Amino acid sequence: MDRKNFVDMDTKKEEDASPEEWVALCDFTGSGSEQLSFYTGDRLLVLSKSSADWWWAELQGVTGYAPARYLREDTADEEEDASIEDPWQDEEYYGSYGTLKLHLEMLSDRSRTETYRQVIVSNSASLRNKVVMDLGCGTGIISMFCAQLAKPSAVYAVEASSMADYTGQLVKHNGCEDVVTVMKGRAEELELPEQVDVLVSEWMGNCLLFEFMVESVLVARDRWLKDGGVMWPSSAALTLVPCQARSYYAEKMSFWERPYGLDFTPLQSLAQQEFFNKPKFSHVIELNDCLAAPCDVISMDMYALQVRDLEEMRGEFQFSVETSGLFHGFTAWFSVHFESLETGGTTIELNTGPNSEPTHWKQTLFMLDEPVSVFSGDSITGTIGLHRNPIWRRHMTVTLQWNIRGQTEEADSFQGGKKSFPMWR
Ligand SMILES: NC(=[NH2+])NCCC[C@H]1O[C@@H](n2cnc3c(N)ncnc32)[C@H](O)[C@@H]1O
Repeated sequence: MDRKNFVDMDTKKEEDASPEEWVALCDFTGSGSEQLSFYTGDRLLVLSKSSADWWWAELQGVTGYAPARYLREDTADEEEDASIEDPWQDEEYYGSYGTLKLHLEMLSDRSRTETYRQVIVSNSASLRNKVVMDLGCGTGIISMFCAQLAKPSAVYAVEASSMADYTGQLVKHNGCEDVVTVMKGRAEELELPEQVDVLVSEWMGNCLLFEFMVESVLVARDRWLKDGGVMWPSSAALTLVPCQARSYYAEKMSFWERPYGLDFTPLQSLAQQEFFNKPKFSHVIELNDCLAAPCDVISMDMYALQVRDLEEMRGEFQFSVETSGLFHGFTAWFSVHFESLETGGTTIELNTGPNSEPTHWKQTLFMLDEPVSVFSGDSITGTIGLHRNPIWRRHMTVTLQWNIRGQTEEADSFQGGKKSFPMWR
């Protein structure tokens, strides 16, 4: 009798379970031959739910892995099903900002908070009698800086979460109520009493755009900012660098080589999917992990940027490898700039990169499936694409495409790759 060396009831259930039909929530472009590509509305036959994130499925005769988060069950009543999803996940989003955890993290970030204070101080004279909107004011810290360090005629502190109830108390408790008016609600829906001279907001998410709060800032700009009014931040940039990540690779991948004297390498493909197929937020890159000089790959002018531009942001890069080493992946971070209210005044920068004071955003690491040895003089060229999720409006997928050209090799021989990283759906 061929004794099976295990009886896995799940697999048994799976073998018994008949394939189920699932519907694609939005387009997906698979990377590599193992992943399916499909369009919104495609009906996939799910053959096995091999892991939480990736299912083995069939579409028009082709089989491959599909990301489970892009699929929904094919329910009979799709209208009812469609109404269930809250594409902005506002309940969860504003719920999280109704508690102190995130506000404590942001207020504890001295680099972030002091930069906004410095912007107010260095523009205090020009802020006299100006009207300010603080979009997403949270605890109201920026609004109270305005009231305490300058003399604006009015500050409208807009906050959609229940934190707004406390913000009103904080404003009164700090003697700012004659200047600062707290308005509870989403900026897209509120009626301000007047147009504003300055729209200030701290909207930046991981990898600059995650959460897509920037959309709210652009909508408010178009509706409430006077002609000639000032946006703070005035511009933003996403910076990228090819890097080593030896300790992260050792922790998540090499670990399986010899744990307690056993060989667990069959788990390494699972480890690659589970740990390297999504970006690593809150990564701290050491300067000597950078394999080349970082470069800005995407720039945003907050006066010209349109909401429709947020669907697809693209950038190109050309790195010249300065130090030989292992190319484990790319690290990204952002910087934002605050122009002076006075013509010719100094621009202030908040930079979240490894050359600046640490911030709570830290950096974002994108791991390749496998590291590649690179040598001083090699070039790494390619593109980065930020594709906003058409269904989950606070999410995006970052797609990196790269070619490595050795200095010594013939022109036509190069190593390249392409990989997509969902954040998070
Ligand atoms: N830098 C970030 N990633 N997040 C920090 C700012 C987020 C704050 O803005 C609030 N907020 C976000 N979007 C909005 C909006 N459209 N209207 C009002 N408040 C908002 C949110 O509730 C939170 O208190």
